[in-house]
Amino acid sequence: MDMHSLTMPKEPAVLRQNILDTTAAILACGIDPKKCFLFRQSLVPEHAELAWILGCLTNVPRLLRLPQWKMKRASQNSEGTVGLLTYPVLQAADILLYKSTHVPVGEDQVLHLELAQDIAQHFNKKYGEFFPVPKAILSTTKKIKSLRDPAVKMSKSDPKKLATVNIADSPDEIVLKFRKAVTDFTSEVTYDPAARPGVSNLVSIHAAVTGLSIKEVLHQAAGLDTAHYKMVVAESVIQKFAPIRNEIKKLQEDKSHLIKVLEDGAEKAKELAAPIYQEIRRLVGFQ
Ligand SMILES: Nc1ncnc2c1ncn2[C@@H]1O[C@H](COP(=O)(O)OC(=O)[C@@H](N)Cc2c[nH]c3ccccc23)[C@@H](O)[C@H]1O
Repeated sequence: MDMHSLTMPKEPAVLRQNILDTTAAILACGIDPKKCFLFRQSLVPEHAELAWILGCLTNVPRLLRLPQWKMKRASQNSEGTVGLLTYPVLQAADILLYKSTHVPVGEDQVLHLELAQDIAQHFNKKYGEFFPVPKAILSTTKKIKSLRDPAVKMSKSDPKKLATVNIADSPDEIVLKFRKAVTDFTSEVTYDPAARPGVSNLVSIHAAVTGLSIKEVLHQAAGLDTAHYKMVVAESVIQKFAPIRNEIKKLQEDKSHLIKVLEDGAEKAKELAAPIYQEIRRLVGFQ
């Protein structure tokens, strides 16, 4: 999502490198470009073109109410750019351009998905039934919390260095982040997200990386105090990420392979998007 990424200011060289690193990370996690289309948003210009059409169906107050606008605008310490405000409309275009029916997202994206649903319905009402109304698919790990403040989500853009575990972090960094994770004054390990958000977040992460249920994980944690349990969770995260981290390093060495994956993906995405976008052009009266 390189176009979305531009809403937070970046040096061109940094963006260029981020694109390759993200591609390497996605591939290393097991996304198989033979089974899916992995591509760069800006290589399929229909995303931006559809976003314009959808933006003409979206009320400004609806966008001003979205929490992401309020939060990111505040963190940018500025009045906020047009790109940041209309970011969710571009996201709706990403979804609707392929007539998507289901979108796997975390809980933080549910409001953005509701906007995409409203836009699809608005379009259908104005121009005739065309877009399916997309549904969110939430995983069991729908909201991992910050390790520094379990009241907020873990986020890649969090300025607090110890709040977020990155997939390419070294084992030492992972241990440090979990050791410093904010919990509470009860030493027993229990799962109660409302009353004990910090320790419950550790339990969720443990379950996510081991593939065990919350009940199984709690069984394993029986008798441990939170300080020891933090190290158990850190170890399970290290185990899960180690092969991914190695694969990322390997993939990063072959820049031309990464570029080729993205270009091939864009070709396939364009084939899928072009006829749908042509039909949209006809429906709105461009043709
Ligand atoms: N702490 C967390 N716990 C659980 N899930 C989380 C957590 N943080 C992030 N996620 C989910 O990860 C995906 C990518 O997050 P992004 O913030 O990059 O996600 C974003 O910034 C989007 N605007 C990217 C995007 C662009 N176009 C789209 C079209 C459909 C879906 C998504 C997009 C998301 O599913 C997000 O919900």
